[in-house]
Amino acid sequence: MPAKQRKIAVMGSRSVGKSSLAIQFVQGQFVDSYDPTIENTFNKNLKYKGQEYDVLVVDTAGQDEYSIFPTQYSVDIDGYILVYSIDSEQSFEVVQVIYDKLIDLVGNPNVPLVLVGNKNDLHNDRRVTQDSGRKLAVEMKVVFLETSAKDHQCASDIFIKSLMQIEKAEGGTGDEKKGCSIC
Ligand SMILES: Nc1nc2c(ncn2[C@@H]2O[C@H](COP(=O)(O)OP(=O)(O)OP(=O)(O)O)[C@@H](O)[C@H]2O)c(=O)[nH]1
Repeated sequence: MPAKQRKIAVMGSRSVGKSSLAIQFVQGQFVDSYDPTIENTFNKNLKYKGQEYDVLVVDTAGQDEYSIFPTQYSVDIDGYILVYSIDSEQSFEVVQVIYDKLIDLVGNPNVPLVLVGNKNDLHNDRRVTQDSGRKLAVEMKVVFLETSAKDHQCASDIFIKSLMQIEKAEGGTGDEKKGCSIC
């Protein structure tokens, strides 16, 4: 079976950990320093459930509620990962704004999407409850995960979930695990 090419865009506010999640998934390391992204792409080949995937991760620039949705991310993307940080209410509001703009532009409310509450290792700084994340995911009808980019398995799970959402949208079986999981 040939490898399936998949393009996944990671979007969200500034500094929520988009690059850190992508780097943890692709390179298996956590980057402590902060270097704002303009746009980066990463390539990763992996095998899941007997299928080879050639994944292109598009790590996008941080947005705020007033940013115009970059139209290049409304075409030619198979799946989206929307990231907020559990220590920032503002980043949680921004994912909702990005979601609305995205659905508007893509014109498909069932676009493969995973909602991620990152930095869940920062217990004492939590500002967004797991319940709020879960509720938003139910409203959006998407998969929800809370994670930490410090954990390779957590970061990988996000991308696997995204691949499975894409499979499902294409008529495949997708993942048997639904709803929310906490890393
Ligand atoms: N404690 C903790 N820190 C994190 C986590 N993920 C990212 N960080 C830190 O948060 C800061 C920002 O991370 P980035 O990955 O650069 O964030 P980004 O969303 O790509 O930022 P922009 O490029 O500005 O959009 C860095 O100092 C990271 O080390 C996490 O899960 N836990």
